Amino acid sequence: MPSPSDSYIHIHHKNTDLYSLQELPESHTWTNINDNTLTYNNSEKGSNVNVPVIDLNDPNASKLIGHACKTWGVFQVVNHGVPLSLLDDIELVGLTLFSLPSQQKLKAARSPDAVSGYGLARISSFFPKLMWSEGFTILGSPLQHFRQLWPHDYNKYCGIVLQYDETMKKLAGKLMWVMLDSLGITKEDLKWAGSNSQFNEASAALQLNSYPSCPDPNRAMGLAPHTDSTLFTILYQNNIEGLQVKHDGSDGGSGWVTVPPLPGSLVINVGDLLHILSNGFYPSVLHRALVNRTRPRFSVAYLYGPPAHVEICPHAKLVGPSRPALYRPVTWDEYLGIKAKHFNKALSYVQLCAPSISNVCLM
Ligand SMILES: O=C(O)CCC(=O)C(=O)O
Ligand SMILES: [Fe+2]
Repeated sequence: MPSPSDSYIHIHHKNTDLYSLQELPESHTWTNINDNTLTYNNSEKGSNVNVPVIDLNDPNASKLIGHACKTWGVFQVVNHGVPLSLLDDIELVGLTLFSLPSQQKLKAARSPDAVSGYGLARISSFFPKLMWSEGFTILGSPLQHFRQLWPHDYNKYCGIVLQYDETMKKLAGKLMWVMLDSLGITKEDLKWAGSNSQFNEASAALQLNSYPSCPDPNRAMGLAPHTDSTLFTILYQNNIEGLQVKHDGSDGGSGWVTVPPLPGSLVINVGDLLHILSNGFYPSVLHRALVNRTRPRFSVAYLYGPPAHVEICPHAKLVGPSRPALYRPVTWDEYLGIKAKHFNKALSYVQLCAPSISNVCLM
């Protein structure tokens, strides 16, 4: 992942211990959270409003994933090959970390201009209200921070994180090819997949998220609406619902749809860089996390991106006279800089043409 200086703006950590509050403070009170919520497990006039669940071993996986990326920008994957014990292990790291006393966690606080460490959601600076969550970002080795958190046990927790990272990297490489295949892009068509076409040089970060139970969940926001600045994200959520994606309904309106936790499944969501690479065919999905009154929620996002030197642009195979390139080339580093300034408008800052008027270039 990119250099620290281009990460999200750091804001001072307000040391609010969410675990001890009996009432929602004004600083954390949001309005209109429950507007536009569609229900899942519901089919309206034959059109299914469930986020697709795809078996990675299905012979049709590529086609199904392509359809899911085009219509939803998100899907859940089962039979992904990641051992359930590893998902349990990473959850244990997160739960152990977030249940440390505040002063201990603050020893590993994300410092100004850094990406790694403990703190508020990195998107907090774009919103007037604070979110009901805390996070821990890992870029590279967590050793330094883990030593501060656990002077004795850091090796054990480091080992789990490294193993999780390695396993996700393999799965991400596999998913990358399935997604590219679904776009008609073959190994010969992509220059930057590296030796054995395994995306060994790909960059990634891990984001651990904790959402304590909340005294007033209908007016609190776990993680505010955003798209990820990744190629795609692999998300493990514990068995507590909270993740929602914005989806266009059959009536032309759009609303929030819950992504129900399925034990052992992983959520894959399209990020802004795959949106660009696919020339807008696979839209990055707006998503958010809600909280609840009784059950603490935990998630871990594997944020997957291209090697640092690679410029992502609409692939030549997806560009033609009837659909010119919609975006200019951009590295992950540069894109994160744009996102840090313009947040959810970032894509429009690298846009060349408007998709709806595809022949009219704006720049
Ligand atoms: O906790 C979740 O379900 C979502 C987390 C997320 O969107 C992120 O870390 O970018
Ligand atoms: Fe996200």
